Amino acid sequence: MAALLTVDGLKKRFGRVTALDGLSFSIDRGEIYALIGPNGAGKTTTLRILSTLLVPDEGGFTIDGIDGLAHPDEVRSRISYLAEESLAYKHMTGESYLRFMAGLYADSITQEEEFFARGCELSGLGERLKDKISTYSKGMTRKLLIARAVMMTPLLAILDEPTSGLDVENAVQVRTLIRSLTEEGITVLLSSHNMLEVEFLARRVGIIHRGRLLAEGTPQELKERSGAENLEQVFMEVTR
Ligand SMILES: Nc1ncnc2c1ncn2[C@@H]1O[C@H](COP(=O)(O)OP(=O)(O)OP(=O)(O)O)[C@@H](O)[C@H]1O
Repeated sequence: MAALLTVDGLKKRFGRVTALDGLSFSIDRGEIYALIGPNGAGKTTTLRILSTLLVPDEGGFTIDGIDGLAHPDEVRSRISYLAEESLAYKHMTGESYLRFMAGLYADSITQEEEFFARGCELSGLGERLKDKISTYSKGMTRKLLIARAVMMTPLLAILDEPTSGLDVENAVQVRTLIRSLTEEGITVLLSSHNMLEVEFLARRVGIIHRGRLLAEGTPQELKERSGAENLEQVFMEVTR
């Protein structure tokens, strides 16, 4: 299977802090790949670079064969990014927000309608879409933002901690939605601190620590390799 994303030797420093120290990995088409690692490991920095929001000091990446540093616009049209602390336009209704975003990404009125209809359905918010986002719970806002991120069926959805801060019911709904994306040919790169979630969602996992990839494999392979019962144990051992 040809890789959709290849990441090659990314390095990034912020002043004296080395956030990424030669990070390389690749993601196959159609898979869900989870980046896990302790706080400050470099996950968000990686996702921001791949989303073309940040430029690395060294290294590079390709998405769908396109050089992300040389052609950021072409990469942008193939991806969507859900930031960890995304705040939607709170004064808008959910509906007007999705319509506004659909308009930004669509090439025609017909496509705008398609994106909008899909966004409304994916959000699962029903009649509440007519209410202002400022009245939404954290879970509702998150679902709206994820629907916005995937309504245009990107080749790659980059989701930074998609279920962080959600209660069990909302988290389950969001995970089910993420899993269904691969059936539509969307490849997913996500970061998470929830090992149960990672085992449920990810075909492969990359463990990152101090800006380097320390281990990679399917959850099963990682557990077998370190003789661990679960990913949490693998994580503790690898990052010790
Ligand atoms: N804009 C910035 N300015 C200065 N330092 C930064 C900046 N962004 C990230 N860093 C530093 O780079 C390192 C990696 O941060 P990053 O946010 O990528 O980690 P993370 O793995 O996403 O962490 P968390 O799990 O806590 O979200 C940290 O030491 C962080 O403080």
